[in-house]
Amino acid sequence: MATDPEASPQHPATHAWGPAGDARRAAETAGEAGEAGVLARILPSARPSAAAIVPTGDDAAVLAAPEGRYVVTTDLMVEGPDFRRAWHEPHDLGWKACASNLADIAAMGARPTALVVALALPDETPMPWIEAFGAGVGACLESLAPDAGVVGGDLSTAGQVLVSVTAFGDLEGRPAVLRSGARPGDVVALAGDAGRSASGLAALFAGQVAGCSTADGERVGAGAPWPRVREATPPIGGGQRQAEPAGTGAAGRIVAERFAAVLRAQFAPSPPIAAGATAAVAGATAMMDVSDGLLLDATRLARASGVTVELESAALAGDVEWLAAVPGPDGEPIGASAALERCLAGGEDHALLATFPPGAALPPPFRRIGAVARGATGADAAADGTTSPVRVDGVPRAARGWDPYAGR
Ligand SMILES: Nc1ncnc2c1ncn2[C@@H]1O[C@H](COP(=O)(O)OP(=O)(O)OP(=O)(O)O)[C@@H](O)[C@H]1O
Ligand SMILES: Cc1ncc(C[n+]2csc(CCOP(=O)(O)O)c2C)c(N)n1
Ligand SMILES: [Mg+2]
Repeated sequence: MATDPEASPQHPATHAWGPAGDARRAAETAGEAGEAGVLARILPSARPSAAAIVPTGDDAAVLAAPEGRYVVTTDLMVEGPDFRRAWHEPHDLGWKACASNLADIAAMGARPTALVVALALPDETPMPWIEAFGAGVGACLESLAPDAGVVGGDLSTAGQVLVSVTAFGDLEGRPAVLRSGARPGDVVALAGDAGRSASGLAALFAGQVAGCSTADGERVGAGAPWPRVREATPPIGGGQRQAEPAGTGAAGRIVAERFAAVLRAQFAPSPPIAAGATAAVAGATAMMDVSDGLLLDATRLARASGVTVELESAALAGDVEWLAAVPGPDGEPIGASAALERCLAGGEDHALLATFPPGAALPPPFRRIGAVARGATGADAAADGTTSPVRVDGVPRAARGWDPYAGR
């Protein structure tokens, strides 16, 4: 029988994954609770989807697809290469798994409607960890896609945590915005941040974050200890895991704020999901989310469209200036040149990269970062034979960014 979402207590605003409440319940693990027990504890907090005709609880959900098409995407996050349970709080992890999928739906110009959430968990996973994960999914939906909800999922057991989220979206009658639609003369625009999440990740690997340090940043994957159970729900993105003391006075405050912001970007990114549909309405010719880095993802868009993407570093000056004050491993600001590299090659901010026809008014929060030019003709190839379809200030740039198999 389908569960009645109306009867369920919905997405509590805060959620403790610590020893708050009954100590016995808090100490319970997935192995002790069993599948039915885990479901009984996480389903009540699953945000219902307005598009669900049959919600979670049956063999499959039934979703409305009002116009005969729907958008679907999936994203797998594996403990080790994609996150560490010693770094990423469960609430943040649920948020991030949700946000990265919503960004792919938004990047098609669609409005997210529903998620399917599959989890593989070690038997010794504390129940409050699982509940906090579910609450993170709900909090992300509430903040970034309030119409969307969870319509199903699956549970299994594994030696490490695996999170697989599938998301659905509604094009509301519009054509989808593909990667392949950019035309010479179009404006290149970005909505969202660049380089922030990668800066948070760099700080984690460098051991700059109290409570997250793994000495020299050695890989901690399967078998990592569950982090200490916390007293209260940490705020999204960082929680009690803070920067090392960053000095005093106004300058120190800015450094501390920026440090907290880059960690927040890594732990719980907030891409501008509604901007995807807005961009489509405003006539975006091509769009994608920047998951692996601006250079790499712009290369994909340029290749799909058969064009050259000309990025202007001056248009990224605001992002670079903001990021330049973030402290590196020596405690000193990383500076403008490292900041520009992070803006160009850093992944996981899930900003929306889009192209618009010349003269189109860019819908906020999109801002111009460059222009589309003709594709390489052969005469454009550099002396060494490289023919990158992405240039920064006129210089062809290699497609730097995240590759899961290269681990960078
Ligand atoms: N195992 C697979 N089988 C079929 N298609 C796949 C598979 N893995 C990836 N794809 C497809 O390849 C394309 C590129 O995938 P990729 O994960 O790089 O980008 P993406 O879907 O935009 O995700 P993200 O934004 O999270 O990086 C997508 O269209 C994706 O659906
Ligand atoms: C522990 C740890 N190591 C490395 C990373 C970096 N990382 C993982 S996935 C990804 C890009 C998006 O992936 P996809 O394209 O599969 O959605 C990046 C940049 C991380 N977050 N945590
Ligand atoms: Mg994508």
